[in-house]
Amino acid sequence: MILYLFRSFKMIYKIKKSWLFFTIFFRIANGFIPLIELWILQILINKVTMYITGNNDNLIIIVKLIVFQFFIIIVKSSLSNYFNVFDTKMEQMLDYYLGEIIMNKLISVPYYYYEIPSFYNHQYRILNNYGSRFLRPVKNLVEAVQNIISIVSYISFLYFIHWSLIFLGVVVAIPTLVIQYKYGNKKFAFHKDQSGKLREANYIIGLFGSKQSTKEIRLFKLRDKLLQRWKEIVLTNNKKYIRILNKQNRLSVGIDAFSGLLYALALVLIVYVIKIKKLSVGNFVTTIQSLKELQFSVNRISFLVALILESSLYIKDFFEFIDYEIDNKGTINEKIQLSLDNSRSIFSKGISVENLYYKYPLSDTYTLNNISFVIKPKEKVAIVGDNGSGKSTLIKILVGLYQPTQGKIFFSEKEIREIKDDDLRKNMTAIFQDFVKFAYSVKENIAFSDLDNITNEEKIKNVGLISGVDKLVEKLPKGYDTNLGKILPNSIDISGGEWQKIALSRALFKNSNIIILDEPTASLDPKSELSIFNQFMEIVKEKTAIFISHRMASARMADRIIVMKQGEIVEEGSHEYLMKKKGEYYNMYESQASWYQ
Ligand SMILES: Nc1ncnc2c1ncn2[C@@H]1O[C@H](COP(=O)(O)OP(=O)(O)OP(=O)(O)O)[C@@H](O)[C@H]1O
Repeated sequence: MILYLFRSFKMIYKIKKSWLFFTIFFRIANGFIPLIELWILQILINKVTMYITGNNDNLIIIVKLIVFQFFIIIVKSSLSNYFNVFDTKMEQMLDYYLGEIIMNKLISVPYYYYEIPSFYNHQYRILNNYGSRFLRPVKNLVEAVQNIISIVSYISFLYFIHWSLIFLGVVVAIPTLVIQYKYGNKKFAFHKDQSGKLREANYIIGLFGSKQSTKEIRLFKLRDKLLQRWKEIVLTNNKKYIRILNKQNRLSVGIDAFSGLLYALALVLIVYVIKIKKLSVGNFVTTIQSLKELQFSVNRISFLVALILESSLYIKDFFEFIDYEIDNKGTINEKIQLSLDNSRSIFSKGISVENLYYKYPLSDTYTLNNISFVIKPKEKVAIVGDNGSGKSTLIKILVGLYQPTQGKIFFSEKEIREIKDDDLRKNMTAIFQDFVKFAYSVKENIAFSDLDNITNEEKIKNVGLISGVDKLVEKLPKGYDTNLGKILPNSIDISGGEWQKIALSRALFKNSNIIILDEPTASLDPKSELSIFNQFMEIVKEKTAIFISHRMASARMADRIIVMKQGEIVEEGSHEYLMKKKGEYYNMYESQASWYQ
């Protein structure tokens, strides 16, 4: 835990050295102020007593002391306000810096992490106020040092009055430390335990707030059901947390009573000592004040130590997230990265899949079983099959998102595990059925597949012409620059089929050797589908194309059709061959034939 704390300090130092220096220097300097105040108070009381009893009539010194006290109030207030802004600035910087680290991490963990609910819980936990959580231990530590300085001064002052006062002032810290530490741990465990539930509550809020889901919630009258679920989670969570707080607070009241008892004992002792030693009223007041301050500071330190230990649990959680493995195939190492032409050569001899098996994490059964096939360069291959037969999973493995559980995939002679993701994707493009609808312009939605060409308007328009996006763009107020979706102001929402044409354009925009389309035309009307497919076949003449389709009229255009069933390849061959075979493909084709007659 201490190691993680040290790592967080190093990180803060790296981001802004000056904050660390200033915060240590000024907060420690700030620690001397109560002592100076106490010292002035003592002189003031003695001077005032002398003035009242007629032993001294010098009012100037009293006024000077009052002015000095006023000056200290101003210094204290300025320092605390300055620290507020300074700390907020630092928190903002940390949020920014750590936010970037988290986003980089999210994009570089192996893709299969997104199959694991505990990964989402972890994300949810660390995304909450990480900046302030990072600064807290540093601030707490400095404040603890600041308190130690005050404690040393109070102890040396009280020692001259009576040594036992020190004991009475210090002993109160032990129960505070034990209880705060215990409850710090309990709160963290609660926080960790509840992150899954709270994520569900947030998910429900998201369902209510999203245009897409709210329509079904309204239509199916799901409001009460989902609201009830949300209420249960939130209320149970609140109740459990308050139960922990109540227990902690009851114990805190016990600690306060204990320190009150010690204080009363000390008062008796002070009165006795003052009488024996014949000390002044000023001494009496400052002794009581010192004792109070000592108790407070000692208590505060144990509270701060417990807080530091508690914060370190959150910081450890953060670093455990940051330490997740990264997809090492995706590591960018400029020196050995292949050039575009060299990476093209990976695809020059086609793709060969050998005895491929795949099992999803947390799943007991294999989704893909003993899959083997070869795709020659420039070949057009359609993959067809029932829902859930494993088509999309196979595609995700081919583009390197999932690693095969067993078996091998070769691009030319290179096994997929030896190829960097960057090289693999440089010359391969894929659009999935759940493609992203970016809330940006049409232009960006198309050119996001090849950012180097994002300003190439001509290329964007050419692609738009093929996919039919040009017709949509004519209707849009700012043409290709119109923002789509509902996030940005002045955006326009478009139909499912129009979105699909845009996604298809994105795939076509990238100049890649291999193009993979997972149900690219599912939302298109049959006329658009056939026309787009005809043009698509023309454009990809010089490329290798793999596409999944439930429409047999599209599939038949491929050179070869792979038929999948329950994670296995059951048939393979040209349309003519499979029709003659009168097997699975024949049945699927025949059942759809009437659509096209
Ligand atoms: N993330 C996942 N975790 C566990 N199992 C999954 C996951 N995704 C898919 N599966 C399972 O793997 C099987 C194959 O799914 P896949 O999406 O590859 O099928 P598909 O052939 O593309 O189906 P469709 O035609 O409906 O798109 C399904 O039975 C599904 O339940």
